[in-house]
Order: sequence, then structure tokens, then C-alpha cells
Amino acid sequence: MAVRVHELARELGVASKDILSTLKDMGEYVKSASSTVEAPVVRRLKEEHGDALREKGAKKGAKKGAKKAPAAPPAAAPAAPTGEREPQATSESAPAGAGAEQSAPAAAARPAPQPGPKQPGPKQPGPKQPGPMPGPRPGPASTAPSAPESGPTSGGEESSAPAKPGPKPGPMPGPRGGARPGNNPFSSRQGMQQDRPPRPPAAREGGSSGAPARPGMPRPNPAMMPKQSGLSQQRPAAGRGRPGPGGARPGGGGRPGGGGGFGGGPGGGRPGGGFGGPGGRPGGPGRGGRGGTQGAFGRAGGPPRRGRKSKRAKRQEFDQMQAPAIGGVRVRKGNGETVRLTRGSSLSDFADKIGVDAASLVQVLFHLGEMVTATQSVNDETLQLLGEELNYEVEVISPEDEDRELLESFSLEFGENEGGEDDLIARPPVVTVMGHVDHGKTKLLDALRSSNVVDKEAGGITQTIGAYQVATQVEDEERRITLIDTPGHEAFTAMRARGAQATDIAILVVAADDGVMPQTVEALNHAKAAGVPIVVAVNKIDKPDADPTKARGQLTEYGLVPEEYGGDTMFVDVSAKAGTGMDSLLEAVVLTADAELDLRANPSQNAEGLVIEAHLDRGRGPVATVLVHRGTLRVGDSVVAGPAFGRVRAMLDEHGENIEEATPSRPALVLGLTAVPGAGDNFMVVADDRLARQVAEKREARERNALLAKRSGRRTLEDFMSSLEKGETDELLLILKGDGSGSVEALEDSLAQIDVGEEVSLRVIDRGVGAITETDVNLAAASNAVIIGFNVRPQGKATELADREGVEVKYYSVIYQAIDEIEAALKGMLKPEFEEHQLGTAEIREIFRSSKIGNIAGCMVTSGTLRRNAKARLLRDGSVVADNLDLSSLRREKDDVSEVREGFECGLVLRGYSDIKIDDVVEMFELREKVRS
Ligand SMILES: Nc1nc2c(ncn2[C@@H]2O[C@H](COP(=O)(O)OP(=O)(O)OP(=O)(O)O)[C@@H](O)[C@H]2O)c(=O)[nH]1
Repeated sequence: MAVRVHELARELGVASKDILSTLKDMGEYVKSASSTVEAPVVRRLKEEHGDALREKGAKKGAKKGAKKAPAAPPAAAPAAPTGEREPQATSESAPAGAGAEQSAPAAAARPAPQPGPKQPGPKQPGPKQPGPMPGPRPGPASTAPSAPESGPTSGGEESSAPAKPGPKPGPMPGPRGGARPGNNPFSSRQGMQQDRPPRPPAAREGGSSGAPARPGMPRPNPAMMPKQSGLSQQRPAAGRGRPGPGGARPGGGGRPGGGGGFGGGPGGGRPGGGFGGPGGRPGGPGRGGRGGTQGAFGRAGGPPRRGRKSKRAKRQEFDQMQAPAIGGVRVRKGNGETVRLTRGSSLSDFADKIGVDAASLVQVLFHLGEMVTATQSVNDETLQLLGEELNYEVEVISPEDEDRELLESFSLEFGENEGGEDDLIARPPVVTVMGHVDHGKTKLLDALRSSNVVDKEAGGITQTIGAYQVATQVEDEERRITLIDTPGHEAFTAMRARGAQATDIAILVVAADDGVMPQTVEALNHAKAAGVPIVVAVNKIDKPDADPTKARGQLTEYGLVPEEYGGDTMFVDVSAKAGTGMDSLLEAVVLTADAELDLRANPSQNAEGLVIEAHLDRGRGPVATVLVHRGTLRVGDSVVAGPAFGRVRAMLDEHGENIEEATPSRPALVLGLTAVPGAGDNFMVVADDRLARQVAEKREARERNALLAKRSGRRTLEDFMSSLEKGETDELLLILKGDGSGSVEALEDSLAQIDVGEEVSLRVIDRGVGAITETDVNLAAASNAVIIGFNVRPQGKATELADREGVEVKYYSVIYQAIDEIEAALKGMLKPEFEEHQLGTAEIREIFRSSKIGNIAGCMVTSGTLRRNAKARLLRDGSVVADNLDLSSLRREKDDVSEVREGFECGLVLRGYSDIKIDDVVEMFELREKVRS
């Protein structure tokens, strides 16, 4: 059975570090005192180094004892010395319980150095621990008063002393014996513990009193203990101890008690204290120490453990005491209070609002049949459901509502036409082209642009501003249509996600040769979800294998029934390549708009609308393409667009010409903003620049707060530390910079969809439009993030700074490439998984003994290849006798070689392992990293 290093150390009477270094010398890789050591290794260690270690332990003990001897009497020396071992003591102490006492005698009898035998004792006692204190010791109750006091005080003070006795076998038994007979069981017990520097006794006592360990612990602890073990062990001890200490405390409070204790059980007490040090450290001293310490600080006797809890933890504990259980989870219910949550909130956000632990909400939801993580955004229904279950009225506030409230605070309104019916005039429909990849969306937009007669006369469309208008004749009337120049449903969806709907009608492109494909369906669903009517463009009808009928049939299955089949969806056959069918398509759009939508707006009010694209232009500063929804935008207007504001300095249309005003559905490139707004942000004209600034500042503050809340809410420092400790999570932080807000959003959206499991995650800590600046690099350096530049370059000295700071900046111009690489990087962050790969085996035919380099195995390679740098294991009669060995030498004849192949003889030496026999088999293997799929 495997044992832990510290157990082994205790058994051999040495410090864990001695065991660790011996194991290291033996070529075993063991990390810490709490690591386990396999049985064969233990056997080997004992066989090969057991005596030496015991001797060492004995010497050390003696030295310590000698050193401490003088200090012992003063009793003041306290915890310090003990500290070292306390960790172990505590851990072991827990189990020790009653066993300690039993073992004590035995221990005493034996020479101190070999506490080993007792180990078993402590472990077995474990179960008894709880009992031992109150139960076994009849005396406790009565003795308690005095005992505790003496215990604590003396313990604390004497803790150092104990160490001395410990090492010296002689004294221990002797005094102890005397002590025991002493007075009451309690004191005798102490005596034992003290005798027994070895943990067992102490442990037990510690266990019973628990407190003792604590006192000592807190101080010495931090520095010397392996946190975890220390803490965890302490706690249990403390818990148990409580009952005892409680009683003791009173006494403890009376420090004098301690004195009394001393006096009372001079011999016993003292020694006890002394033990406390060594053996006592585990239990005895701890306890005593604790009591003493508390007394010293005048703390009433609350369980020490409490002190470690944060207020929040205590509060939660209290709350949960009165919390009803839902599916076994205790969560405090509300009284029908209203909880306002922003759309897309996580359980963590909800938990913060109602002051409970997010993890319990996760569990409640789990019992309600939904599995989500604490930080994942959940939909409105889930938030409502959870609210109902916990008796809260959940009010989900959409970002639009939030913004509306913000505007209301300035007496502004967005989204409504002013005036009555008479003030409204028809406006052109705004159209987005969607469809499966390669079905011709871009080509179609090009074709529509160039087929437009009106624009041709005006010199054609020369600028890509994100949208353009075309005109067509419908029933002898010129009708205009606004086309959003970003094909695909990603941009459309990204905008919708921000609560913005720029599109009135969707043109769904389906290639006649390909028919309905996955993204056709996706696009169709997005449009339907947004309540946007669809016109189907059956494209590529010029192709020989085009089958427009098939596309119609397929789409019918998705609820798009062609008019000619009695449905209400218009299908138009087109060839974007040949430019045919464009007019029909535009006509179909106009007719659909007329039939299904009421597209009217008041042109005479202050303009408002949406930003559909924005970027930072070198010469012109922030430029934003806006789509006017209602009102008329004019040069000189004060506008606020998302968190940006300014005064319209100039406006350009898609022909690159200056325009003075933009009417409803008119896209216009606006210059004069102070910052780059985001795609999907709304814009509106306000009375003056000051108001514009105020609104923008409020929005910016709100966004910042939301971001901060998200950042901090997602993960507490504690969570972070603990997951780091466990090596559980890794996060790739990114800063995205792009040439336009649309591309940055599209990139961020796509990145959000990368999923390589829970082990690693990705977080965009900042995003923006424009060149990569020194500020970006500084932020990346401070947060250890990687900068992704999409169609942008560094500005000024950003590259130099990045080099200097070691910040990685990656440039991309193709979105998929960026995503692929980032995904690969994330996969790279996953901890490598290794699998064993067998290299070869060899039989030991002869053994040459060398005093210098150990036993050399003369081998014959019977299969595969032996490699000098690979790992080896030794098999005897089919069983592994030693594993994970290294070769310290591999030779053919007299030459050192790096490998030897099957059928050849060789000589090898296993590092740190000489127990080889003829006919043993050496098997060599290497660990190879598994490729993740
Ligand atoms: N024969 C023929 N080829 C076309 C037609 N329309 C587009 N194509 C071709 O189809 C290919 C894809 O066209 P795109 O316009 O890039 O398609 P897309 O849907 O925008 O593709 P993504 O931007 O990758 O989603 C190009 O090679 C076009 O030349 C058409 O009407 N007839």
C-alpha cells in the first residue's frame, strides 16, 4: 500500500525533507510531504536507507533535545520549535484519537527513534477520535476545568520543551511513566502525549482538544506549513477539540489556570508541555497552545475555526440555516421582491442581487432540469423560472430598455415617430443579403450596385460605406431600396444581439445548382426570428446544372412557399454573374415591403437611426455610417451615437459626394464624432453639444460598469486562486483591434463560439477600431493578453514596445485564419496528455558489479530498441519490481551509445537502482504527447 512521505518520515523518526531527499537520490520523483510513495519504493527505501535514516532521526532528536533542554523549564519557549512538525502532527493527530494513549506506552518502551510501530496506532484510533475525548476519559469532565487550563497554558509554553524529551528515548518513558500515575487521567494523558513526541499521541490529543494545535498553528504555521495540509488538518482537530476546549476554555481564560495546571501536575504537566513540543506538537501542544493563546489574546473561546471564515461565509451559513431546501439545495427564498436583471445575466449576477451563493443557484436550476454554469448567460425564461422558484419577481431589462431609461433621464426619446399619421411619409426598405457560403451574396450585391441605372448616371458607387441605395421602377414609379453592404447573417445577428434591427427585408440567396444548404437554413431562421420578410433569390441560374425548381421545393419544407405554389414568398431566378434578374429581384423586394410592411417615417423630426459601420480614418478621424430611421440628419447637427458624440462636420454618400442632409433609410457617412461607435449603436440628434456629451458620458460609464461587473462577477479572486492551484483553468486573454466595428464584432462573435472544453477559456478584455497603439500594448502587457489585429497595423512605436514587453501581436486579414489560429492556441493551452509508448525490451544475461557505477546489466535486446534517454522499468517473473527508472549509462562494447537495437548486446546501468538479477527484463518506454482532436 502506498504511504505518504510524512507518514514515512514519522515512521522513521526523521523529517519529511530527509525522506524527500533520499527518495530523490534514489531516483524517485516525489514532490512534497503529502505525496504518496508506492509500496515497492517504500520497501526499497527502508531496505537501503532505513538504518541510516533512523540513525539520522535519532541524532537529530538528541540534538534537539539537548538544545531545548535548557529552554524547557521556562516553559515560555512555546510553539516555535514545534512548528516544524506541526503540520504532520496535525494531520496525523486527527486520527490519533484514543490510539495515542494506547500507543504511548508502547512508544515509551521503545527506543525513541523508532516511533514507527506506533504509527499504526494513530491511524486506527482515528475513528475513535470523536469519542475519545469525552468518552474514554472519564476524568475529563471533572478534570476539565483544571486540566484544560493546565493543558493549554502549559502546552503552549512547554511546546518547545517537549521536543527535547522526544528525541531522548530515555527520558520519555521515564518521566512519563511517572507523570501518568500522577493525578488524573487527564494529566496522565498529557504525560503520555508529551512522552510521545511522535505524533500519534499528540495527534489524538490534538484531536480531542483540537484547540491546541490551532494555537500553535496560526503563528508558526503560515510560514512553515504546507498550507493545505495544515489548514485542513487543523480544522478537523479544532472541531473535535471544541467540546473539550470549551470546557477547558473557561480555565484557559484563567490563564492562571495554566499556572495551576502546572503546579498541580508539575511533573506531569511540565513534561507534558515538553512533549507538546515534539510529539505534543501534534495534539497535545496544539491544544494546550490553543487554549493558552486564546487566553492570551483575551478571546472568548469561540472555535478557532470560526475565525477563519469570512463574514460572507458566516452570513451565508446563517442564511442557509433558515433557507428552505429545493431539491436538496438550501437557498434563501425571497418575499416576492422585484429583482431587475439585465438581459443575458448569469446566475452569478442573479446570486449577487439576492445575496446568495451562485453555486447553489446552479444546483437549484439543475434540479429544475437545466444545466448551466454560474457565469454563463441565461435566457429570460430561465431567469424568470428561477425567480418564481425562489419567490422573486424577476424583471429582465433589455439593453434597449436600459438605454431608454437613460435617455428618459434626459427627457429624450428614441424609436418613435413624432407627430401623427399625416407627418409620415414612405421610406425605402432596408435590405440585407443572406445565404450559404459561396452561393453568390457578394456577387449579387455587386450586380445590384452596378445594374442600377440611377447610380450609373451619377458616376456609380465608388465608396464602400457599409450600405448603399439603388433605385428601380415599379409600376412607373421610382422606388428606392437601401442595401446593407455586409453580406451574411453574422452581421445581421450581431446587430440584433445588440437590440438593433436595421433590416426590413432579407434577400435569401440560394444557388440553383446547390440547393438549400445548412447556412441557408440558418439564415432563414435568423430572419424569421427577427420577423423579417424574405425574398428568395435563386442564383446561378446560368449554370448548366441549375435546378431552380429544386430550390423552391426544398424551401417549401422550411415554410417558404413560392407564390406560384400558392404561398406568399416571392422567388426570383437571377444570375449575379450575368447580371440577369436584378430588376425583378428589386421589384419583388418593393412589392413584398408594400404587402407586408408599413414603412413610413416622419422626416421632419430630429434624426435618429443606427450606426451600421464605423472606423477610425487616418485623415478624417472617427467615421460612422449611419442609417437614418426617421427624421432628417443635417450637417451641423449635434449627435450622440452610442458612447460617442459630436457635431456632424460633413456627410458623404456612397458615391463619395458630400451631402447636406440624409432622409429616412438613407445611409450616410458621418464625420465629426469624438470616438468610434459600435455597429448597432443607435444615434440621435439632440439639442446641443452639451447634452450630446452628457448622454454619451452616461452611456460610457454604464458600459464600463457593466464590463467591470462582468469581469469581477465572473470570478472572484478566491475562485481564481483555487482553480489555479488545482491547475484547472487557463484563460487566453485577447485584445481585438480591427479596421471596422463590424469586423471586430464579427471576429469577437466567432471567437465566442470556439469551444475547446472547460479547461481553457477565452476572454476578450478590450476591443476597438483602428491601429494597434502603445496603449493597447501596455494593456496587453499588464494583463498578459495577446493582441489580434484584423486588417490593421501598429501605430508609432507600438511594435517596439510590444517587442520590449514581450507582448504577442498577431495580424490577420482573413477572419477564418484568425479563428483557426486562436483555436489552435487554445488547444495548445490544454495540458498535454501523455501516453506510454513502448520502445523495446532486453533481458539481463549477466551482471557486472562495479563499486564506482553500481551494478551493470549485461543485456540482450530482445525486441525493439533501447534508448539512452528513455524511461525503463524492471520486470521479474512478469511483475514490475521497479518503474520509471532512468539509465545512467548505455554502452555497446566500450562505447557510450544513444540506442541499441534488437538482437544486439549492450551494457546498461539503472540510475539509483542496483537490485537487478539475471533473467530480469528491462522494458523501455517513452511518454508521448497525445494529439488532441
Ligand atoms: N455561374 C455563376 N457563378 C456565380 C454566380 N454568382 C456567384 N457566382 C460565383 O460563385 C462564387 C461565390 O460567389 P460569392 O459572391 O463570393 O459568394 P458569397 O456567398 O458571397 O460567398 P462568401 O462571401 O464566401 O459567403 C464566385 O466564384 C462567384 O463568381 C452566378 O450567378 N453564376
